Amino acid sequence: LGLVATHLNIQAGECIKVKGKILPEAKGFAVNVGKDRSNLVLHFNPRFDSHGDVNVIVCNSMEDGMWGTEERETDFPFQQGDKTEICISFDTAELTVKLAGDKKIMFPNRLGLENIEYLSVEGDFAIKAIKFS
Ligand SMILES: C=CCO[C@@H]1O[C@H](CO)[C@@H](O[C@@H]2O[C@H](CO)[C@H](O)[C@H](OCc3cn(Cc4cccc(/C=C/CN=C(N)N)c4)nn3)[C@H]2O)[C@H](O)[C@H]1NC(C)=O
Repeated sequence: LGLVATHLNIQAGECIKVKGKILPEAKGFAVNVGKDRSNLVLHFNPRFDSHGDVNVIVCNSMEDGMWGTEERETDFPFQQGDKTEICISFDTAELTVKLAGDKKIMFPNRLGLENIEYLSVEGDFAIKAIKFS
């Protein structure tokens, strides 16, 4: 699987920063935040070449184990082999994902979560640091 952190208590307005290196032959990676593994307020999934997607960021939510409706972003600020930093913050309405090059992706807080307890990082990504601020 990958890193899993539970029993967090991240409040609205706080940031989750994930720093690391994308593997050279990466097919994709994912950063998931939410209540637990079956209730994700955001599944953030950059795809270099997977599920038929090339250089697309797929975002989705999951409620009681059921995926929601995907949102796709083709402005793709990731390179295989590069270091990168992803900062996720949220309020009860939406999440903001800050990426390299001052890029920002917004995603609705479909679960209306008031705090984030769960974080997981999966796939072709070598974590260097996780910071909650
Ligand atoms: C067109 C046909 C029907 O429509 C497709 O239907 C698929 C199934 O629902 C969706 O796909 C699903 O989309 C979901 C979001 O919505 C999740 O991402 C899910 O993955 C869950 C998942 C996470 N994880 C861990 C993980 C995450 C990232 C990388 C790796 C490993 C990399 C290995 N590295 C190698 N090999 N080098 C592992 N595993 N599974 C994915 O299967 C497609 O998007 C969707 N495509 C479109 C265009 O609509």
